[in-house]
Amino acid sequence: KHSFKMASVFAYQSSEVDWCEDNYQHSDKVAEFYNTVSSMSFFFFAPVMMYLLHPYARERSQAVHLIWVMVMIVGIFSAYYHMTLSYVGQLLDEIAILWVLAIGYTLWFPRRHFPAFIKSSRSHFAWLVFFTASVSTVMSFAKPTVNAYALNSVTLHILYVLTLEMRSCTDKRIHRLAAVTVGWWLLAISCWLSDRLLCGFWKQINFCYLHSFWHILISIAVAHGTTLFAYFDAIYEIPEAQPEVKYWPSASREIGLPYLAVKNKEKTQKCC
Ligand SMILES: CCCCCCCC/C=C\CCCCCCCC(=O)N[C@@H](CO)[C@H](O)/C=C/CCCCCCCCCCCCC
Ligand SMILES: [Ca+2]
Ligand SMILES: [Zn+2]
Repeated sequence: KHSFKMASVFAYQSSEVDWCEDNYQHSDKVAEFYNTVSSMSFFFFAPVMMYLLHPYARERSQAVHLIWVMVMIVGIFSAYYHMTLSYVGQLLDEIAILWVLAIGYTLWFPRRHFPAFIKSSRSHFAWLVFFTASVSTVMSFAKPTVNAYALNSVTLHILYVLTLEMRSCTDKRIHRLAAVTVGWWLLAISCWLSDRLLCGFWKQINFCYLHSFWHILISIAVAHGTTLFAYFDAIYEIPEAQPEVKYWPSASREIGLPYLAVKNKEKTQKCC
């Protein structure tokens, strides 16, 4: 009996949640084909961002790379989850997202908005985040269906912090980047909610792929959002590196993927 229970948490469709896409349309091993394939978008963006952020990570912290390694792990779990729609798949996906957020907060949450009792120690703040994420990890087993909503609510807090930062920022290009970031996120979250709540409608018109769009759109939004927070953080923490937002692949125009460029310290030292 016990071993049966162990097996069932891995079983196909043991998760309470089933996304709008029809199951087993392309293979009887893959429950949601398009949702599984589109999880690969995390695998496209993460290595590109890792490469582009190399100079920034060197100046600031190698933990910047950890974010993108974690995003790739999210990609693996997300693909596994949509392939199986299993309980374990769902929890792995959600818990991995929670810990990417935790690392993001530890790295980039602006010091001046730390809670008062933390003073301004980032390592104390890291402990607070670690504690909160650990408690949330344990709690996530209680009601897995609410986890995704809870994670999406964290984004609302990120948007709030972003608003605070934008108030004291006068750079027009950063304001534009913030608007573009929020735009991508709005598109992403509309797809996620619509897939969740209006599936009946999308089924009627035979278009139930919105969750796949979410995967791609949220990857883009995360790449933009991390650039913004990396920028604010660099302005406070490594101003001597002269942080500047650049775009890839077109360096001159403000289109494409944004990333944080920094001046190479050694180079500046040599020439001065
Ligand atoms: C001080 C702020 C620091 C910001 C750090 C941001 C670090 C990046 C964090 C997360 C990467 C998230 C990757 C999303 C994976 C989605 C996988 C997925 O589709 N899962 C679904 C099930 O298949 C599940 O239902 C989704 C749950 C909700 C996920 C919420 C993700 C939040 C993303 C945060 C985006 C920030 C963008 C900035 C917006 C202004
Ligand atoms: Ca489905
Ligand atoms: Zn998904």
